[in-house]
Amino acid sequence: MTGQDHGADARGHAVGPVHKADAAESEVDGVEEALALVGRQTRQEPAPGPAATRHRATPWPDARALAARLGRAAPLRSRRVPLDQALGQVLAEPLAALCDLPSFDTSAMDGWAVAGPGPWTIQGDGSILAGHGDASPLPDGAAVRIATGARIPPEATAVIRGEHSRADADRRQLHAEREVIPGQDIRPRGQECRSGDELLPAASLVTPAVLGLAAAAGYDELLTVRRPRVEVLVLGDELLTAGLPHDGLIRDALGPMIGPWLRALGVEVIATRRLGDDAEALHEAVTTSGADLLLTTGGTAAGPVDHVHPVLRKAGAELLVDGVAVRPGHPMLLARLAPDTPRPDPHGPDPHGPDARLPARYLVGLPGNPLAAVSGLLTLAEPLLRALAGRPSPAPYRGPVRDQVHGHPYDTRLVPFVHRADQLVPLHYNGPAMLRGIAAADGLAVVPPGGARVGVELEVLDLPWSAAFAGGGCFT
Ligand SMILES: Nc1nc2c(c(=O)[nH]1)N[C@H]1C(S)=C(S)[C@@H](COP(=O)(O)OP(=O)(O)OC[C@H]3O[C@@H](n4cnc5c(N)ncnc54)[C@H](O)[C@@H]3O)O[C@H]1N2
Ligand code: MOO
Repeated sequence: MTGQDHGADARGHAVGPVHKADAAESEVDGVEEALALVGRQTRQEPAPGPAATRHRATPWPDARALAARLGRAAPLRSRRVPLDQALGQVLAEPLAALCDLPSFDTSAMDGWAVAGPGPWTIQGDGSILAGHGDASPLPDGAAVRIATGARIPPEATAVIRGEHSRADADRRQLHAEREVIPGQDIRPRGQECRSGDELLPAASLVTPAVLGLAAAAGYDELLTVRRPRVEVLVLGDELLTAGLPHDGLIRDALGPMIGPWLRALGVEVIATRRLGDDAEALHEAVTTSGADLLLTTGGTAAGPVDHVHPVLRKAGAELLVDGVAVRPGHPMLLARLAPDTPRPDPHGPDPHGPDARLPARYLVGLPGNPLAAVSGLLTLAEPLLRALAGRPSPAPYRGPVRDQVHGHPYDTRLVPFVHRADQLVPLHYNGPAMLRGIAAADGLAVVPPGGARVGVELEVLDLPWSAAFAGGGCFT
């Protein structure tokens, strides 16, 4: 890293140091507001019968909104990175031009620079080439050869393309074969921008084109939002990392999937660690990790080795979401870890001084069933991480469903689908333990409680590698 963290705000606010008190206050505001929203929902009378266990479940849209608000409430951290390391990151400040573009009056064509009306007396034998700084003034009635990209000599009034001109046999005089309009084929200084003009707003994704623009406008480094750091903890003694399932053991499908999925969201994955069903190892990770977000898989339910709830209790964590009214994935959870948890920085001492705050740390618990884990990833982790990364949310969109989709009586369903002829085609193999549907899918369709008839417009959640995904981030 070549530079310093700043209190920059990639959401378009003034860039300046983030003061502890302000940051803490805004975090509390955001969190409390978001929790109040959830509280109103959860105070509703629980439905009788089998639904009685749903009293804790947060409605699916509220869970997503809460995760996003928590992320937005955390102060953004930014740092200067060389251009060749900025791809896929988000600008922490507007990209303002450091110079005029073009920075001098430039020839747009290979031909002749001329001064005044023709015919013109040809000056010298040579050409003014691109990259040559010294151009002496062109006297009225004179012409000089010029290359595309070369500086226009002072006093020149137009450029004539080589193919639109004719020189005398003795090459002393130049004649135009078409009307010459003053200023033609000259790119005037500042045509694209003036120094200081805003070329892109804060929070823009750094694409290859942005890198090109930044370089053209004079940048060697960009102030970007630091990627949120995530540590993935895969729980379960039954998981194999190679070979075929045997003797009740199965392959770990989440370890290979979650890290790359997070990277596609613009996240820095510190590590994917397999902890088995070891409650002590989980407690150790929860209390000592330097990540911004811990992501666990499995162990969220109430089985004999489901350690996530007891470990969070022991660690003094605050459960903000404990179950979501969504299928699959309803045991997913979101916790704020105790504020006094030690937070060693895995990259060494924080070079940004005591006033630089790490974002508040959270834990998202994904259920172990693989499609349920995807559901948790999209419901809680993605909105939180997107906001922590300073990335704008993609504009929601809907599409008509081609086939009837059965719904859960009370809960939202997330169903893998593919786009076909402007319709959403729900995929089979969408059970909580299955990945066959999602592996072929373009996204997840949001099916409201009660289901959807043919033609109903359903909200769509894109996958980070699908073409329609508005957040970018697949560059790394
Ligand atoms: N009595 C109840 N039991 C369960 C409930 C419930 O409400 N009451 N909910 C069920 C639902 S729904 C889900 S989802 C799961 C959530 O379970 P956990 O988060 O505790 O996950 P595990 O028990 O550890 O695993 C569940 C299932 O997933 C397999 N698994 C776990 N990790 C992986 C992995 N990395 N790769 C592939 N497969 C994995 C694991 O072997 C289990 O088959 O709880 C239900 N139970
Ligand atoms: O919600 Mo569980 O996630 O159905 O498998």
